[in-house]
Amino acid sequence: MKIQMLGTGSAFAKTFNNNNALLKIDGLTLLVDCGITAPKALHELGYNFNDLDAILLTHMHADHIGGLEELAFQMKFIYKRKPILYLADTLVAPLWENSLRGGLQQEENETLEDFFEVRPLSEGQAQEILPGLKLELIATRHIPNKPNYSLLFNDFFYYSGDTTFDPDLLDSLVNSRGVRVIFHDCQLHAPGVVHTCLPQLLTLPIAIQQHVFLMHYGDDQPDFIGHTGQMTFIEQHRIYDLDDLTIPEKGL
Ligand SMILES: O=c1ccn([C@@H]2O[C@@H]3COP(=O)(O)O[C@H]3[C@H]2O)c(=O)[nH]1
Ligand SMILES: [Zn+2]
Ligand SMILES: [Zn+2]
Repeated sequence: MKIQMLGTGSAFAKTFNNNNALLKIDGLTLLVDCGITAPKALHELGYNFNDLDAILLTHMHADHIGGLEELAFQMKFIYKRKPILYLADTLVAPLWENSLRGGLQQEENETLEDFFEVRPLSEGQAQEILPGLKLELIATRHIPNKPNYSLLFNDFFYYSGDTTFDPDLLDSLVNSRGVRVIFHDCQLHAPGVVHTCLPQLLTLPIAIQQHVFLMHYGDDQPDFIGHTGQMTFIEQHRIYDLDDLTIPEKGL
């Protein structure tokens, strides 16, 4: 299984694209989140929307769903097929009613299902979403009272999405569930009110930090290279083999 980040930036970053990913397994491609910058980022990497085998969403912010209107229109009018859309059951109604309906709906009775093959997921119930790719949604805290999810793929790869700091969850993932690779959002400056901030991540035990790769960071990320403990910044557009991601040895 390989991953290529379309972007590794925070919602307000301008030198990095939105934090969206391509997960590739056995020739199939899953788009994880589709933010405002995703259409252009896909194009720049040589992809079109028809190259995607499915789309998976973590939550409703524009840096994670803002590219879906263009994707839906291109799939309908250019490629003439409905893309598979995985999302938590709690997100289905808000995605249509509070976000996409305003732009996509042209006939009064049109719904999300007219544009996507919608596949709702239940939190905590792992299922195979593409051949060889198992996903479990883990509910995490981001914005109070709004549904938000982290992703656990094939029992070993944890993708935090946007989340506040949850060291107990990270401990249980690594020490009880055998997670080997953690892609974690990383707001570079404290306080981490709706995100996890770097000073919080630096309090993790070294044995956990060694599994952590940092994403969703701000434009001043270059200032922090070498100041992330045992954790490593993920670079956008670089392809990482998740089955063989060496844990970097760093001096303490
Ligand atoms: O209560 C709030 C809600 C939002 N925000 C900002 O808006 C951004 C929306 O996208 P994001 O979730 O990647 O990051 C969020 C933050 O940068 C915030 O600072 N406090
Ligand atoms: Zn975000
Ligand atoms: Zn968010």
